[in-house]
Formats: sequence, structure tokens, C-alpha cells
Amino acid sequence: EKINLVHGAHRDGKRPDEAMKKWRGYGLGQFIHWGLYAIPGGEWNGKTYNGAAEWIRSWDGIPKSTYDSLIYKFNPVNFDAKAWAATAKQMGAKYVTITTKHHDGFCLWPSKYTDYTVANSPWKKDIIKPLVDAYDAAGIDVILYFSVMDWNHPGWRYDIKTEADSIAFEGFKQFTRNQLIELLTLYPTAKGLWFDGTWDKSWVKQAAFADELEQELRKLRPGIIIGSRFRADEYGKRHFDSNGVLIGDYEQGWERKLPEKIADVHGNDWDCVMTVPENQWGYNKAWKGHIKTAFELIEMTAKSVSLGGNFVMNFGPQGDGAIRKEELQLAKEIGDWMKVNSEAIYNCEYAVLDKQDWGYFTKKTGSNKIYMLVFNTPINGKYRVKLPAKMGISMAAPLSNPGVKLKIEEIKANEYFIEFNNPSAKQPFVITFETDTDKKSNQNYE
Ligand SMILES: C[C@@H]1N[C@@H](c2cn(-c3ccccc3)nn2)[C@H](O)[C@@H]1O
Repeated sequence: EKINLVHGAHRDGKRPDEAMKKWRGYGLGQFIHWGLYAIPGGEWNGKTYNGAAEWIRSWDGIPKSTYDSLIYKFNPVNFDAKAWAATAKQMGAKYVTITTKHHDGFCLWPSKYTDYTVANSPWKKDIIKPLVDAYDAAGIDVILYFSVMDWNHPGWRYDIKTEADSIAFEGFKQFTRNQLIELLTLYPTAKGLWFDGTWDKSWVKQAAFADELEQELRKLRPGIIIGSRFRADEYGKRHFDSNGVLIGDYEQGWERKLPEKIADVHGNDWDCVMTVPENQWGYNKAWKGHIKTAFELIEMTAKSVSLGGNFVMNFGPQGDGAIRKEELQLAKEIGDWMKVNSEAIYNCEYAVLDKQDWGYFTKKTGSNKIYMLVFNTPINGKYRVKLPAKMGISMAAPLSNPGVKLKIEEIKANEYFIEFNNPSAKQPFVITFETDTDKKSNQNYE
């Protein structure tokens, strides 16, 4: 039976309000990881750091003080917020998550609670404000990424072992609260906060503080969206509290991995954040290992939406502020596909249909329109569709050519072949049909 929790989940099930409905329908998003780590780009003194480039400070190949002095090299002469927003627009992203402060503690906004910010770099100017303005102007909602873990702050601790730790961490907790209130006050159009760096014992032990802080932030910015990674319950349980209920507004555990089946998402909202290389978020000069193609990223987007989530593709701009050409190319290729097929992605949800080998089903929210996103064409040109009993199917057509009536053959109760020969297909494509609960309306198109 249920444990009596004070700092567990305060809500169960999907948030029903308009702000969350809009979030649920985004489909495709952009992550931006940018900061001092983009300057070394995973290399130092001719040596290559084998970890994720934004973690280079944790490598013993670069002295911590040397890394920290990168603030004096931050002068991104090619930074152009409008160009970044235009790239996201071209790709078809509906939201962007931007690092305001990563684990290294460097703030891309002129925080008044630390000197370790853009204000004390050669660049001097706020980076977050022009980005929020440019993305807002492009109609792309902004979510602010914030790392609780802050390697630059003297009060940060990985665990609280002594009285001295406890006193230092109290100061760190106030600093964290101050910065979060500062971010929501300076950038009031931000739709959410994406927390990271919250797995260490020091923070996990702050269930009461974090719970009160989350509630204070929600009061300050009603409707703000905060995921499951921000806080633990009083028993140290993260993402799902001690009663198994999701903490926060959506599941934030899908980092560089995707759910396989609908049961994996426990009826919650969720998004998947994904790197283009295997595991690089910040700019890494050596664009090595398997680099995901537009086809793979489109398939991950389709799979995410087919399981009720959103897909967020990461960009790691260079130290000079330009987006690398490989990422620009991917944005264009994905955008070209979205231009034709985004109806099957935006404001779509899990279709409650059995997955078939040819690809993924999505369903337009609030309608009976179903989309079949095809990644594997059957040699015989027949696409299997199983429907629940009493549900009919009609009007099958290629999304890109609605005038083409595709033949629907009922091969047994509630099971159909939709016929579509598309031998020249080199890109994923979409077939759409309508369902109706009135089975009589089945037509076999000749
Ligand atoms: C969204 C992504 N989360 C950060 C991260 C966290 N971790 C990590 C590594 C070891 C233990 C726990 C978490 N690895 N990467 C990455 O640096 C990036 O910001």
C-alpha cells in the first residue's frame, strides 16, 4: 500500500493544462550545449579527451585552473542568435533547451550571484537574452537547462559528510535558489526548466528544500514545466517516488536512449534528448565514431512521437559561436523531410495500434486521423494494419499525395493490407488513413 510521503510526487498522471498540452504536441526539439568547453572542443595541448567534451574539466589532462581561465578566452565573434533560431526553424523544431549553466558553473547570463559569467569575459554581453528573444520571435518555445552541480562554486559538495560540508552546502543551496529565481525573472517567456547534475548524494538529501524550491518556482511562473530530474523524495528516490509515482511534469530519464514499447513510458509525458555522435553534447573537434544520419534522427523522432513523447536533437556550437557545418546539414535534411511530413509529427500521439515491421503509427490528437510513418517498405507493397474490434478504416492515401486512393483489403477480422507500391522511395514516407467506430463504412477501393 502507499507510503505516506511529504516530498514525493504532488500530482499523478499527465498535466491537463494548456501549457502542457502544447509541450506534448511539440514532437521535435533542439538542445543547445554551449559554454567554455566549446573552446577546447575535447582536445588540449594536442591530447584528446576521450569523454564527453563538456566534461573536459573533469579530465586530468587539463589543469582545473587552466580550464577555469577559459572565461578570459570567451569571445564568440561568430555568435548569431537569429542564425541559431533560423536553423532550428528550418529543421522544424518547436522547442529549444539551452544550457544557461553547465556543470562547470560558467553562466551564459550576467548572474549577479557569481563572477563566473559572460559579464566578466571579453564578450561581456548576455548570451541568453538574445537567444530567448530570437527563438521567441521564431515561434520556438524556450526551455532553460540548468545544472545544479556547479564545479566552480566553493559551496558545491558531492556529499554532506561533515558539519563544514553542511554549512558550505547551505550557502550553495541559497545560491542555487537565487540563480533560478533570477533566470525566471530575467527571462519570463521561458516555458520550462531542464535540470541536470542532480544525482549526487548532496542534492538527493535535500528533498524538503528542493520540493519547496520547485513549488516556489511554480508559483513564480505558473504553468512552468519541470521534469522528473530536479528532485528526489525523502527516501532518496529519483524520477519515481517511493510509491512509484513520477515526480515532476514529464519523465526526464530518456537521455541518449529511447523506449521500445508503450509500457516503457508508464503513461507519462516524456522526451528523449539525443546526441548526434554517440556521446558528445558540447562541441567536439573530432567528429568521430558513429555520427547519426538524418534518416536515423527522423526515425528516432517518429519512434518518440509514436510512443507519446518528443525527440530533442542536440547541437554543440563551436567556441566562436558558429554552428558546425555537419549540424547545419542535418538541420536542413531533417527540415526538408519535415516540410512534407510534419503533419504526422506535430500534435500527434500514441495511436494505440500494434506496431508493425514497416514503421510507426501516430495519431493526430483530438481526431481519428492515423499516420503510418514508413521506414521499411514491404517487398509486396502491402502494409499490415491491425485495428481494435468494431473500428473501421477508410480513406488511405499517401500524405504527400492525398488524391491517391490506396486499396484497403480486409484480410481477416480487424486486419487489413493497405497497398502502396513506392519502389523509388529513398526517404521515409507517410501513409494516412481515417478510422471510424462504425465498421459498416469499410470500403474496398478497386
Ligand atoms: C544532458 C546531458 N547530461 C550530462 C551528463 C550527465 N552525465 C552523467 C555521467 C555520469 C553519471 C551521471 C550522469 N553524463 N552526461 C551531459 O553533460 C549533458 O548535459
